[in-house]
Amino acid sequence: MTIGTNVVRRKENFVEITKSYYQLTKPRIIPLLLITTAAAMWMASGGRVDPLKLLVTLVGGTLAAACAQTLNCIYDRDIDYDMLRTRARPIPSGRVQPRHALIFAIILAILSFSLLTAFVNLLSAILAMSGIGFYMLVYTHLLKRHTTQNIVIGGAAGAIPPLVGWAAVTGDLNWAAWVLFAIIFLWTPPHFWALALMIKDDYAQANVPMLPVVEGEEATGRQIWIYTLLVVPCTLLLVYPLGVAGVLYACIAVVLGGIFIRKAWQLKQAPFDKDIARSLFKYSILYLMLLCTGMVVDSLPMSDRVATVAAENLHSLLSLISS
Ligand code: HEM
Ligand SMILES: CC(C)=CCC/C(C)=C/CC/C(C)=C/COP(=O)(O)OP(=O)(O)O
Repeated sequence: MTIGTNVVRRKENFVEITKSYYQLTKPRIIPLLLITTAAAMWMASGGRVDPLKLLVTLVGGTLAAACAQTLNCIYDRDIDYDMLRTRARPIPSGRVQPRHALIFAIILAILSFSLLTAFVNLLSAILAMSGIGFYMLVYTHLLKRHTTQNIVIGGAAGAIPPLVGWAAVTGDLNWAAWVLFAIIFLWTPPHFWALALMIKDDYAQANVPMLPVVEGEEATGRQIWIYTLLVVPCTLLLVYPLGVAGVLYACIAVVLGGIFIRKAWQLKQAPFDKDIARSLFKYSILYLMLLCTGMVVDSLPMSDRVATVAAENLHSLLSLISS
């Protein structure tokens, strides 16, 4: 074997290892977590967010979320092996040793805590660490394998990122921050149960008591419907009584919420239809993304003018979106 071949092999190995550690962090979920953090920062600062603080908070948040996901991959390696969707993950497929993953997770946590403490504030750092703790201890360890309410209570972990964002700007948490928390908290059941309806058999095979496995499709459809009916009015609390968002955000929240409710209703009527479940799951992601974008746009100084134009064209906007 030539020296050249050795160098190429080593390079390929390095790329493979890097890819495996990247996959441990479940990177596809992190951008939306960051969008909720950024939206909270924008709202908390009244549209005048410090770009450097935004960047550092998002990097700190990314490191914390990556740590949480890596720890989850270590803890859940047995059930990840049992499920088709997760079998190829780095630990069940044998590409990363659990103890190496643990070292990686510890490094991520230390980096996140240090960065947030040094350049943002202690409260945001503590909140990020509590997100990791809650996700691991409450969701992954205590609830995931034991109750159908796992993602309802455990979902609180995913609702912590906007608290991190709010705390990063103001140094404390007020009612608006807790409403942002409540929005993600109530959004999680429709988001996840729609997916769980699609991959129910996988969860059944791994003995994970997700709602569709234990109580069936109809009960899940009803629960999704209830949480969707709760989340939409909750998004409007930011407008009234809190007054931290304006007319433009209200219009966006009503339109997006109306579509969310319509899709949840369709699923309630046909809970066995996997296409409708898929459509709701995908929409849940788009919904949160656009709602957060709405919060950002609304907080910008020119939003009053945009609100007037939007109100004038609301009717054509509605027919465009629903077509
Ligand atoms: C306990 C709460 C939650 C559970 C159990 C859950 C579960 C899941 C699962 C199992 C997937 C499929 C992932 C895959 O196969 O790769 C998924 C996808 C996704 N989740 Fe969640 N989720 C939760 C909360 C959240 C939160 C809070 C966010 C962000 C705010 C989020 C954002 C996403 C996104 C963006 C995807 C799509 C990833 C892709 O493009 O494949 N999830 N979720
Ligand atoms: C501030 C901070 C760091 C908060 C933590 C936020 C966080 C990591 C939320 C993750 C939510 C999520 C995608 C859960 C899926 O877990 P699962 O184990 O059910 O998914 P799986 O079946 O794909 O393994």
